[in-house]
Amino acid sequence: MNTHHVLRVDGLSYRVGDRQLFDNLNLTLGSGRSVAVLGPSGSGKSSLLSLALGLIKPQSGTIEIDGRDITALGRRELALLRAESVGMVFQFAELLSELSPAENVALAALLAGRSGPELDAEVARLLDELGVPRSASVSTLSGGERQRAAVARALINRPRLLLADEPTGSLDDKNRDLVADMLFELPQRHGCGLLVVTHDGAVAERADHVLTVSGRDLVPLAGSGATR
Ligand SMILES: Nc1ncnc2c1ncn2[C@@H]1O[C@H](COP(=O)(O)OP(=O)(O)OP(=O)(O)O)[C@@H](O)[C@H]1O
Repeated sequence: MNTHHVLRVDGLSYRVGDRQLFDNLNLTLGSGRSVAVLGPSGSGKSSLLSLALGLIKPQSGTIEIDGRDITALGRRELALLRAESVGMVFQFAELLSELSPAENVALAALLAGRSGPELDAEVARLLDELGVPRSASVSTLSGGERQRAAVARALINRPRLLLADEPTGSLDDKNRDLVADMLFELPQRHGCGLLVVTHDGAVAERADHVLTVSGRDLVPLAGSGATR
């Protein structure tokens, strides 16, 4: 099947200080598909996400999001592409505690220039779908509910690409499983591509493809049957 690539990394080399983190790395991710990148602390997983967000620039190679090479974009174009096409979930939900879950989600849409009753309805639908109380104070939410609210915030602008950095890292095993199950259903349900970086093999194994950071490259996890 010739799926459209929402993320395509070609010949990426990235060096920080005197450390070469990646050398000629290649990665593709289609819409409706998921990839997990598994690696120990310090292997470069967060750097890979920062590269995909355009927050840092590689020394060479290209990073295409929805067909556009972000290494060639200026700051404003990049910010626009990020707002329109990329959703991000962090390890610690990073919600604004003064706002309700609904307000946290709506804020992401407001920043992308959207507003009005249709937005309110979409926020409510998304929070209901993900099982998050809409108007409770964020400070009263459980860890799992917070992460689900953070996922709703990442999805509200209907991103082509969803990135997640240790999205279950702050949860106990039960909530880890609930949030991971929900996360890996999203590519099919919402038609986006999902890239998760994690050190947790039990989370990574839910992905269509599991890659590990090996040396300066990504390789399919031995025994996972995954291919690039
Ligand atoms: N700006 C920087 N300056 C110097 N070293 C850096 C910088 N950014 C990252 N590094 C180094 O690059 C390596 C990879 O860091 P990165 O945060 O990407 O790893 P990680 O796999 O996400 O680790 P963790 O799971 O602990 O978050 C680490 O050794 C880190 O110290």
